Amino acid sequence: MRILIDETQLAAGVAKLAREIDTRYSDRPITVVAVLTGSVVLFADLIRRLSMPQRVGVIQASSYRGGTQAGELVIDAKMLIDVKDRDVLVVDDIFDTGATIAKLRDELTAMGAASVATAVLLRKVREEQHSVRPDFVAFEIPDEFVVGYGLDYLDMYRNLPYIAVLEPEEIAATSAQVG
Ligand SMILES: O=P(O)(O)OC[C@H]1O[C@H](OP(=O)(O)OP(=O)(O)O)[C@H](O)[C@@H]1O
Ligand code: HPA
Repeated sequence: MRILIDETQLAAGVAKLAREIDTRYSDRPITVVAVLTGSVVLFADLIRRLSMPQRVGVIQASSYRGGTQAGELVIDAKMLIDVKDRDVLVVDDIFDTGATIAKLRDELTAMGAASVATAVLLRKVREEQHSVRPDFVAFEIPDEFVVGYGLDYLDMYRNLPYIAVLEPEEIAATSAQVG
């Protein structure tokens, strides 16, 4: 595994993200929504650094079941708190194809949110990507499959305290072990 962003760099990136979000909203209350499952580690670190009053909710979005390529995107909002007329900030770990963020923006807008902004730890720089862009990004990364700090392969590696590139042979070995 090749470490791409270490713990110290991650802490600095999350602090930068929080400063930018604080600057944007100032003291305005927001409803901050974690995109399950990948955002949980970032979310816990980020919300404790934000200064405005916050309501906290969760929504599930899943499309990489069992692989490194996106499949059908399924959104489950059963556990989400009311977002009508609220300023919503969606927090996710990574913007890859952008499909997840694009669909969540549309769905939360359709639910009557007053505004929807999006914050991600990582934005992959790749050819094919949704034109909708996240409002806040901590790091841009190359087009490689990464794990750690919430990001998984087959639900493994979310606990790693850094972001690492999972090499093709490690992807194969993990599949053989847990797949
Ligand atoms: O920009 P995209 O190509 O849509 O990819 C980004 C999404 O993919 C991952 O979720 P995943 O579907 O793997 O579910 P998980 O959070 O449960 O791991 C990640 O957490 C983002 O939500
Ligand atoms: O690079 C990635 N790693 C883990 N999960 C992901 N979901 C989209 N891209 C990625």
